[in-house]
Amino acid sequence: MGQRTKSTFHRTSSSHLLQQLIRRSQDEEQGEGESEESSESDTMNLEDEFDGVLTEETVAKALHELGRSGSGTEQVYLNLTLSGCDLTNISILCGYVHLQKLDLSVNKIEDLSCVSCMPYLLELDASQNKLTTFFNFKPPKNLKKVDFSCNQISEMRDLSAYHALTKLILDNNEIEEISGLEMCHSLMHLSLANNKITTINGLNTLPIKILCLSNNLIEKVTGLEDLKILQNLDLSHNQINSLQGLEDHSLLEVINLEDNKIAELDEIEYIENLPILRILNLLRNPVQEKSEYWLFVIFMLLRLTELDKKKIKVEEKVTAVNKYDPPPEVVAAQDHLTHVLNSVMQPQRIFDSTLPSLDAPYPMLILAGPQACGKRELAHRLCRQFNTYFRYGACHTTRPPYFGEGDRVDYHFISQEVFDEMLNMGKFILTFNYGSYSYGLNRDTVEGIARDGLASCIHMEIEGVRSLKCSYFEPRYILVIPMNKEKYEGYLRRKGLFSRAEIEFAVSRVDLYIKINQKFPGYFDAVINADDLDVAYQKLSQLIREYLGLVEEPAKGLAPTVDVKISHLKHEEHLRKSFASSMNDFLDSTDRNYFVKLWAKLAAKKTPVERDSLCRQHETARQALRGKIPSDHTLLFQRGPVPAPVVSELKQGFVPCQDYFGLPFPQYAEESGKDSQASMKHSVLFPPSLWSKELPSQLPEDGIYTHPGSPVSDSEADKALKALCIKSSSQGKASVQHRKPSVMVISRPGSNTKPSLPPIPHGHNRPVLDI
Ligand SMILES: Nc1ncnc2c1ncn2[C@@H]1O[C@H](COP(=O)(O)OP(=O)(O)OP(=O)(O)O)[C@@H](O)[C@H]1O
Repeated sequence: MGQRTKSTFHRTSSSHLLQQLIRRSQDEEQGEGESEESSESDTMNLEDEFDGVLTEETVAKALHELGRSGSGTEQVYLNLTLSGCDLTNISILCGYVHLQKLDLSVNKIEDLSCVSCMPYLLELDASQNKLTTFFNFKPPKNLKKVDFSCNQISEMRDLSAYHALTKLILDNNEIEEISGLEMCHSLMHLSLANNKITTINGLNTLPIKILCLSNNLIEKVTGLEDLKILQNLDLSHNQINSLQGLEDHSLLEVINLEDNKIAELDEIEYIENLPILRILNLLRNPVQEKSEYWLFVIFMLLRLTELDKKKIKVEEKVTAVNKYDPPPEVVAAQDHLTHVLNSVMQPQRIFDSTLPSLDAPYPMLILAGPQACGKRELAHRLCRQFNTYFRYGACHTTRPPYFGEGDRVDYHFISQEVFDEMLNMGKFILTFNYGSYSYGLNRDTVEGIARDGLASCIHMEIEGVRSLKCSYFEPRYILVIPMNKEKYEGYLRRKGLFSRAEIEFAVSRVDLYIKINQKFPGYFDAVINADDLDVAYQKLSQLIREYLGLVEEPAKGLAPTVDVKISHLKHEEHLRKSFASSMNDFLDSTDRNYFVKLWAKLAAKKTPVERDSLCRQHETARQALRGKIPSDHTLLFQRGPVPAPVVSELKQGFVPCQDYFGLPFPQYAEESGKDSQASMKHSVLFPPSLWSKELPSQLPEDGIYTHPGSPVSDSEADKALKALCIKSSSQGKASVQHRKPSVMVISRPGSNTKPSLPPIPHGHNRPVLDI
């Protein structure tokens, strides 16, 4: 009763709508009571009797989704679901003209001609039936989605009339060739999985976004060229051995190529430029067995989020990048790590270049810049002019010498085997490959120069700089850069040593250097334009002279970093002077509480004026102590009388001083911590026995020494100290002034590097310490 009512309702006009609905609900209520008893026997009967012919009762039960008809004039049921009803004959559906969604899946239907009567049909699911042809009905004008999967269709037919089709599923049929779709201008989703397709064709310029051709017999990715908006491609379970053909699909997000025959990692190059590829499946391809497969694919396709059905972790991406294209910082860190590890494996020894003191790094000057920009020539000239300060640090290289180059003069020219052996023995501080040759800065080169009390001057490319910056060395870096690239290129060409590619490479690195200098202010301490080598040398020489304190005025026209450096030096100088003068008044203690104790001792004897004076001096000294400590490089490179660090045991303080030749000492030596004291102690050039000769047998009672000109001159202590100083200075040039002399002056220009060099006497060859 209810089924009939519903089907009748569908066919009749909406004028009976209300009445029909009331009756339908009454029927259903009645039915509830009866159903329990009768349902079992009904089912039995149906099973026995059912001949596969669709009845109105069945239809009535399966109708749902009440809504406005396609014509817009009636209220009708829009959807009919008859899935799994064992139907063979659905001809009755001819009368259901308003249907918009029809699900006939899992039946035994062979004929769909009734669909011709459904002009408003939008979706048709006829999957899992017994269709041998498809679309053998008059095309509903707006039919959008059709599923004919799991039938026995062996041939596609012309679908020109189905303009509105957006989704067509033809999986699990027997189709051998894709055809008839040319006019489906709306088709966005096409699935032909599990067919017998050998070649992809017939897709032309369709707007397909999702294409599934899995489980076919396809060997090549062809025929997709015009599918410009393809987003999701499933070609799994085919015979494909190359990714060629996918390279231009810039909107591809998902590629499934599981179970194919892709064997080479190079194939990934075809899809490496797909900008939004997120998911790739290459499971069960021979390429998976390659040892580098996972990281390589991740590296090539960094935008992937999922590979072979596994989410890609950020760490894996980082590892992949570090492996195949490490950023310069990683290269430098790896280089540094290699040399540290290799050197740790060797017998240990104490290095001259690591020992100066805690806060005084071994002095190095690095000239950095692109190949043949003139930095090597500049380094040589500099070392000739300032030979008491610098020595040229020749690197080792595997490249053969150019005409006129001297072994050990420009480089140590060695074979690759020797280079590798040195590397494994931990001999290098840094290494770098340029072109096909290796370059390395040998630790012994630096050590040899350090041992002679000189600073190392070395030229290198930026890669060497980066690696060196990982080490404990704290060189000054000067960028030597040819600003005029044409001139530089011409110069390289005229040299006749380099190939066109080498020249292009060298010139291209000019911008790299400029960029680094701009991006990281302070990365280089100074910049020198290398367009004219003589001018460049003038600037470099002036810069170094200023840096060493050999000239008063700052260089004009140098890079800003230079000026900054100079003003910094002047500031340090000022601090040093004020500190020194105050220190000359307060003597002989590094004890933190010294001033407190001193004050307590002296206060009783002083007049108020004296006390105030002492107080002011005390404060000045404190301020100086709190102020910036002059850089060790400044001390290191200081010309003329330069204070050597205090030689003291603990509690040793500042002393009034004259220099080694009896000149008034202009600087100060300042140390506060134990470590510093220890390191300073190491810096002495005179043996302790010399000190003992000069020491008074007894300290003045209050233990204070003072400079002869010190304003604190009236105390007993001052007097005693003054007496001691006069006595000491009169004892000859080489004498030092008090029981534990704290300051001395090195008069040889280059020898002022000594204070921060190791404690081992000048010129000695030290044995290697096995630890
Ligand atoms: N240990 C090193 N670390 C980093 N770079 C280095 C090292 N030794 C040499 N270089 C640099 O490698 C580059 C190639 O060196 P090469 O000697 O072949 O060139 P060049 O024509 O002599 O250049 P230049 O005159 O600038 O030294 C040069 O820029 C050089 O400064």
